[in-house]
Amino acid sequence: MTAAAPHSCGARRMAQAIAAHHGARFAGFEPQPMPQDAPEDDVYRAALAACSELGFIAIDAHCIARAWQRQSERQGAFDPALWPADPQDFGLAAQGDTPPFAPCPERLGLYAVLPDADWIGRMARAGVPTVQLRFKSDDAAAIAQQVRAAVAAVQGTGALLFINDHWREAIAAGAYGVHLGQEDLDALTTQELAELRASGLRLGVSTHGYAEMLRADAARPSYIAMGAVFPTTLKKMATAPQGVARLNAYARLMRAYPLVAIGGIALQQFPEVLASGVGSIAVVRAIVNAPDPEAAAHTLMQAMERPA
Ligand SMILES: Cc1ncc(COP(=O)(O)OP(=O)(O)O)c(N)n1
Ligand SMILES: Cc1ncsc1CCOP(=O)(O)O
Ligand SMILES: [Mg+2]
Repeated sequence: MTAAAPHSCGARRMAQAIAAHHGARFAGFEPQPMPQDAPEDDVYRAALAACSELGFIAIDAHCIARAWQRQSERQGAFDPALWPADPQDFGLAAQGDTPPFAPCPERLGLYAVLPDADWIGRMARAGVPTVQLRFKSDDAAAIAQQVRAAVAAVQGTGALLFINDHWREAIAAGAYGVHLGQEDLDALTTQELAELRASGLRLGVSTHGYAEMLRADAARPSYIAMGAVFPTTLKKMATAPQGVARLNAYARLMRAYPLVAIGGIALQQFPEVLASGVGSIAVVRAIVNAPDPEAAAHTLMQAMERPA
């Protein structure tokens, strides 16, 4: 251990034990500085130091450290081999009176994220089970028109249509659901979130690590998206590609939700991504940039069905 200072001698040994058990699996990330604001608890400080060294950003390292402390208290002993994955140790599934969003299928299958309503129609007719309109524009009239056209385009196809960002237009047009990022969620007032929930539309939420998964859980969404798993050129990401080892850990923790993996996923990566236990893989370029998008969608749908 180099970057982090776990405080006491006991905490230092515990941090080394965590790194010895999990260092190889989570290798490849830039070590992060040890956060200064750690409570005086040996397990917490050891896990915080080890996770910082393993490259988890401070807010995520704190989540894991807190969970490791709770796990140790619950079990009556510190176990460096046991990476926390019990929802109760993270304070999940304890949302009191918050009602859940309407449910969606556990396995959303191939999930095509598409730039306009024409693409939505094409992929829905090609049999893609889940599609998202990700129409980026400041033109309110164009947005409303695209959302309405996308809803019309999936009629009779069986495809489930999520609308990215534009939740009011999605409600007005009668879409199946809405996909929101963390910033989109933060921008909603409590009343607006309640209005969206009461509409009966499903809600999917983007997450990029532990802290964001806990934030998403507080809204009790219909599904949770996790990424970017691999590097993507489509969107500037605030966090490093998470890789499949972290995806595995995230999927274990969030197993109560339908899960979607996204970011830089092409046909070759489908087996290792599916092995994490997610029920859906979302792609943009693997379809939109393919020479024959319908054929690409069919190949990807077949890959979704193959046992990992
Ligand atoms: C399935 C799925 N996952 C993640 C995203 C990203 O959403 P968001 O964080 O809101 O970013 P933008 O797509 O709005 O740029 C997504 N669209 N779909
Ligand atoms: C919208 C989005 N959110 C996280 S990664 C991403 C883009 C995924 O695109 P691609 O599948 O082409 O990498
Ligand atoms: Mg968004």
